[in-house]
Amino acid sequence: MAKALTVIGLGNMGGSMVKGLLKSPLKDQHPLKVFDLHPDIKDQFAEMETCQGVEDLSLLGKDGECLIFCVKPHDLKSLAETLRGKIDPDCLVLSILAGVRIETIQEELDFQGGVVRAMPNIAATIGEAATAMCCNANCSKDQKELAERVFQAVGEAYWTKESLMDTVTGLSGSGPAYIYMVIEALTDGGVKMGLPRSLSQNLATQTVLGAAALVKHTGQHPAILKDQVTTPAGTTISALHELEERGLRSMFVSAVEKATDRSRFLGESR
Ligand SMILES: NC(=O)C1=CN([C@@H]2O[C@H](COP(=O)(O)OP(=O)(O)OC[C@H]3O[C@@H](n4cnc5c(N)ncnc54)[C@H](OP(=O)(O)O)[C@@H]3O)[C@@H](O)[C@H]2O)C=CC1
Ligand SMILES: O=C(O)[C@@H]1CCC=N1
Repeated sequence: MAKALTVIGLGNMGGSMVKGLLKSPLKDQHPLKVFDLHPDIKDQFAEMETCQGVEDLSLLGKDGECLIFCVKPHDLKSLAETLRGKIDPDCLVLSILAGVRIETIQEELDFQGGVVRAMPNIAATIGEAATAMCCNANCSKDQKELAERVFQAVGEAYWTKESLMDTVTGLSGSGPAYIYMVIEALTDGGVKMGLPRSLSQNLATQTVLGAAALVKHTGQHPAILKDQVTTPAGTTISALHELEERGLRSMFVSAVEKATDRSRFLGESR
């Protein structure tokens, strides 16, 4: 029998993972189960109709299933209390909790089986997440493959070492929020200069999407693509001068640094 995937915590990110998984072929290969402290939350998502709602957490962790932890970092303790010592060693625990180290998860659960720590992002909802993951030495080849398939079902997934996971969190885990601010600000700029808001937002959104797609499609350094937009004595260079003067690059570098530090703090303050 195919191993069940059970998403625990159906908030912003757990909900995003479930929606993304339900749109992927994985939903036909593995039973998808869900659990949240608020069982009603499942009913708010029409697309979760086909998922089995779990009523008793302590019955989980059997038959080699994969438990996907999507609760807030400070809720791990209470979740782990219920599951402590009850997860069969052939199960896979997959955690997306910011900052929380594999060692902590093992200790809290008293679990010596396979653990994968992953950091996806909210674009999992539409299969466009960027995920990095790492695992403990107890993870089997099959379990690593399963984790890969879960995150590839909701976007792109890369293996890395655990020491880089806080930085991944600061870059791509939190990153969608930075880009939403950029889209919102560009839209406001258009509105300030006279565009109707809906047209301005559509143009701003497609500009971000198109620019990102071009970097990905060509594989070129963004600076080369930037130079292609920048006509001598044209409009773009005037804007770039303003952005440089106001420290845009430095702001983004610092944003990633601050979020990385915060992720480290979340891991240490347990
Ligand atoms: N939001 C994002 O974009 C991303 C978040 N993450 C990580 O995902 C995790 C969840 O974040 P997010 O979705 O934003 O948080 P949310 O608060 O939106 O969702 C967490 C959900 O889990 C519920 N919950 C709390 N304790 C338990 C429990 N013991 N058993 C089952 N459900 C429980 C919460 O209920 P209640 O509201 O009552 O607490 C809530 O419904 C975090 O650890 C975060 O670091 C990772 C990548 C991106
Ligand atoms: O803000 C947070 O802590 C979570 C982790 C990455 C994105 N959201």
